[in-house]
Amino acid sequence: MNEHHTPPWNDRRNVGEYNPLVHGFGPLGTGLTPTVFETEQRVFQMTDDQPELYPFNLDPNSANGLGFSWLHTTVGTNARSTSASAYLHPALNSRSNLDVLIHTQVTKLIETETNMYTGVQVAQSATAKRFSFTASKRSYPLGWNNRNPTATDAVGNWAGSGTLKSRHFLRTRRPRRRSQFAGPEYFGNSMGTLAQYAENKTGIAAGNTLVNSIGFVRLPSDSPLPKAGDPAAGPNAPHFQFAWLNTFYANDGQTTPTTGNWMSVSIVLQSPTSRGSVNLTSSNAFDHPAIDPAYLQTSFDIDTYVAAIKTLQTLMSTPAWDGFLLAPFADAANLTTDAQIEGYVRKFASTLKHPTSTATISKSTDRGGVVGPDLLVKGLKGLRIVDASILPSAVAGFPQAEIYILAERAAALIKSSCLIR
Ligand SMILES: Cc1cc2nc3c(=O)[nH]c(=O)nc-3n(C[C@H](O)[C@H](O)[C@H](O)COP(=O)(O)OP(=O)(O)OC[C@H]3O[C@@H](n4cnc5c(N)ncnc54)[C@H](O)[C@@H]3O)c2cc1C
Repeated sequence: MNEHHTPPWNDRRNVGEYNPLVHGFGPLGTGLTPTVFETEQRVFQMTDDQPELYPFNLDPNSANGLGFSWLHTTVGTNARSTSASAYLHPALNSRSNLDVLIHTQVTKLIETETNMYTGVQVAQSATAKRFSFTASKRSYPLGWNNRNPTATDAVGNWAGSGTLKSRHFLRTRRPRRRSQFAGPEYFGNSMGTLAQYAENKTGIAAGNTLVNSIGFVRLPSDSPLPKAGDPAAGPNAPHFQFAWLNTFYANDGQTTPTTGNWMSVSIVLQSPTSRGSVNLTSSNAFDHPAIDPAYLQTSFDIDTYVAAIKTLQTLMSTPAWDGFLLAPFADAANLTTDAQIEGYVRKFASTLKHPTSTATISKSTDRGGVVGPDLLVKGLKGLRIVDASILPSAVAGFPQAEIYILAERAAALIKSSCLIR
């Protein structure tokens, strides 16, 4: 496992809020909130009141993703835990054969033998001088430099992402729609909060204050599914997600009110069937590709949103929320018919910034897909892809954990193929 559970700065006990058996001993710190808000209390009151309808799930990181849970985030005791803090900084401190070139982009992959790519050309801007790096040591099947890998390693870890491919499909990244309901404001004096954090790394800014409770939900069992079958990963995988936010979260085109107390609920599609595309706009690696996310192109995606909003309306009307909510905000107040809900979704849905699947992995024997199980680009030698683009489909949840595990696996494959000890 790539992470370990970390108690929050105030040592708030998390007993009964997560399952230690599904967490590990890896370098990333993950944890639960140091500060419990009334919003969370209401969510879990709801699971206590009506467990058949709204089941509590001790830990969605287990094999069962369904139900309502406390949200684990990649926050250590009092600060964000990242790939830089957990992996890169320790390696930079302890290894003499690792350098990172910042503000440096791969502009070309160099074919060193027929179908073998063990070199890269890099530059710091479109007009800057080009430099080339070639791996000086390689072992079957991968060209990789572990003796003097400085720049090659740094660049090699980045190379081969979708930006350099001519055309891939982009899975829709869970467009996000948020409903606003009036309720108490908890964030308080944000300058005071930030000053406290700057002073001694405590306070509500020393943890995840935005979202602490989350729900993963399936469509009703009699809902129509696409002809190709249920796009969810399995019977314990959700179709949509709710996350409760202790703030007003403005959608595109909305202005945050300057008075009042607010909470928001985000609804995230978890098994979208719309597919976008990425196309190169030129042969210059510094030109951005044309990305068409093609959100909400299928009736299944729209129908799932409509079902999710109706579920949310029912859920927020349960006794657990009595006395807490005054009214929905603006456009969210007039969502009665399916057509009104669809109009609202089309107006306000936006991205959660989880694009994946532009260069998907598949079996070695499959003609489709870009990389095989060894992460090597099919038909080529020396070129692996290690990023979210290889995921076969959008992740029902958040992609970060899967990408860390993918990177751990890639590191093991590369080490074993280079016989690094
Ligand atoms: C604002 C925001 C919030 C998010 N929040 C969450 C969250 O809470 N939880 C979660 O699970 N996920 C979250 N995500 C998604 C998550 O960050 C991504 O899914 C994840 O970072 C993808 O990892 P990756 O390694 O595939 O790509 P990246 O992390 O994007 O890494 C790709 C790297 O390759 C470099 N690169 C690209 N092309 C070249 C080139 N030609 N030469 C050299 N370098 C190159 C890029 O500069 C970049 O550093 C969020 C994303 C955003 C933008």
